[in-house]
Amino acid sequence: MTDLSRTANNQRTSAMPVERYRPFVPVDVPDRTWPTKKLTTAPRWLSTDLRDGNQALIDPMTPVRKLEMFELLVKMGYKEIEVGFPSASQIDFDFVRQLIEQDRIPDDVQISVLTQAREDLIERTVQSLVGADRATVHLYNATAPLFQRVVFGVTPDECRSIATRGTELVMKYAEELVGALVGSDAFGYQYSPEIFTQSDTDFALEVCEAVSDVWQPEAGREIILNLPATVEMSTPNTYADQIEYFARGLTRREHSAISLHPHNDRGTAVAATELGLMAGADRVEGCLFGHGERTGNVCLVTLGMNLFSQGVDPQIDFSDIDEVRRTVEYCTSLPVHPRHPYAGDLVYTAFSGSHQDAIKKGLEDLDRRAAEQGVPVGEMPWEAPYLPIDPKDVGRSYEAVIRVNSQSGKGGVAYVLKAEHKIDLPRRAQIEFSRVVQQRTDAAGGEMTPEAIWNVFRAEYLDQETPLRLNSVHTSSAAGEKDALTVNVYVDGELRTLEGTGNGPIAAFVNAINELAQDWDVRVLDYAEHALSAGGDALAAAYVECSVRDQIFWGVGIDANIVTASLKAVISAVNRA
Ligand SMILES: CC(=O)SCCNC(=O)CCNC(=O)[C@H](O)C(C)(C)COP(=O)(O)OP(=O)(O)OC[C@H]1O[C@@H](n2cnc3c(N)ncnc32)[C@H](O)[C@@H]1OP(=O)(O)O
Ligand SMILES: CC(C)C(=O)C(=O)O
Ligand SMILES: [Mg+2]
Repeated sequence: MTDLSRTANNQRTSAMPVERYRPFVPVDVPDRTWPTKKLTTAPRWLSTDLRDGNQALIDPMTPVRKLEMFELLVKMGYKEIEVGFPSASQIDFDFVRQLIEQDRIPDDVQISVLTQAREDLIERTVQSLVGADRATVHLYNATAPLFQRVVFGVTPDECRSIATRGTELVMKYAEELVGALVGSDAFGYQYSPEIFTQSDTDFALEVCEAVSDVWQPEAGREIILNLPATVEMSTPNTYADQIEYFARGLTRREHSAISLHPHNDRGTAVAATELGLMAGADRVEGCLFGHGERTGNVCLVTLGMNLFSQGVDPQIDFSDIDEVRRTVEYCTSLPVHPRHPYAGDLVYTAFSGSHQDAIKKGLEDLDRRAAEQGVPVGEMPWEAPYLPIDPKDVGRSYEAVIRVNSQSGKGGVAYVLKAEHKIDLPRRAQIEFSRVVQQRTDAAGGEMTPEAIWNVFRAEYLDQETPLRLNSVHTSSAAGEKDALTVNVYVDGELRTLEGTGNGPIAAFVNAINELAQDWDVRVLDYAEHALSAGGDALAAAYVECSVRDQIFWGVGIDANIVTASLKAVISAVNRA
């Protein structure tokens, strides 16, 4: 029998106080339908970078930075933008006023503002919207038992009343202060049972129904019911179950937008959002690069790009992702992680040899198939090993895709030479040169830049001048005869004239060299050449695999004349030997 004991779990019980924690109890939805649903269209997006994102910054954004963030969001295509918590501070209030008074809100963009369900705050919040062409007021109160008991000291009935009374007050102050907007979609209303994930789902639904009873949604007067994972509590499927359960129980569904507002406490906000959308939600709130309270709001960049990578238009423009990243880093004073999906510095970069090899082959395959089909490579359906999207589609270039360090192999080194210098090394030459590079990276550690790789390549193959350096070449051949060759070569610095004949100029040259020094015993094993550039003054590269004193060496020659390039390649191999 097979002895499994060596593969069994031999981990030890940790010393952590695990007994202090209890598993999350999910809502029971045995006939859930979301697992088989597919995401085929973009949801409505709301960016809360200027509110949830901003309230969680070490240094909240200055008005100048807020404006820059707002303009970025508009440019990217967000049509719903939560611009602040106007009752929280004069800065937030003034920013909303600035947007309105300076007419900075495009006609198709709906700003929204958040408030607690407190009368003075509601009045101030609606006050901030005077003069707006369209806007949404977003009211919240926590519905979780812990918050009812500890934070508010209320019963469930009183908790529901906070929400309904708050809604009435929003309507009252809206009538009084921005009456012209009321009664149309220009004045939107959003309610959030904060801490939805820790609330009893039936109770959250009951409060939302009571709020809807007050607001009376109908055609042209929707209500947004936003169901926040204020704190992410469990695996993403439990959030999806809560959303499906809520959506099934909701009356007036056709006039209600179900919105998700996931935070990332367990690191699964993106997954929870995607499953929540499959479970029937219409709308998503989040922040660029996952800024926001504690571990952040769900990342809108990842969500949008995940759709894009499946052939679903996110309806948001990520085509210059570095510009988006730079602006957000400037506005928030927080760096984006180098491994952030889609936008991190390193996410389209392969260091390891087998990845580089596969990517190089994949890109060459795409180029070849595009040429065969006569279409630009940018129009080919994307398919490349290890790269879920084409970096060029988000404004990244291939130059940075493959970077070389001690983990790299021949594919990466060859890719850099080809991409940067059009040197297309034959396979065995790639193996030889990558060993040379590996010796350097092993010795020096760290990354080897394309410039450093080129310098090593030059020193190894192109710049060695002893014992041989080519000075001039003269060949002659007549039909049916062997090639005759006369070359002037510096041999250890002394100019000599060598003569040889053979089947072709390379063979003639090798014969001449073997005359010069018989113990070198030079033999040519393989040969390849290609043009390096087009046009009259084009350069050619020649690669020669030689046996010299029974050891194998590759040589490389570059010249405008292909015969001269080949002879230089032979000399390169001999000099390396
Ligand atoms: C999950 C979220 O992200 S929710 C959004 C959170 N964002 C923010 O809070 C940022 C902006 N907020 C602020 O700057 C401040 O809270 C202010 C200026 C709005 C209000 O400040 P203060 O009046 O000092 O009150 P404070 O913030 O301490 O609020 C606590 C009080 O509000 C009550 N409260 C809290 N949330 C709500 C709510 N949603 N609805 C009604 N009352 C609420 C609390 O029960 C507490 O009441 P108590 O003083 O009677 O015990
Ligand atoms: C105000 C609400 C929507 C919120 O930010 C949260 O619950 O996380
Ligand atoms: Mg939040």
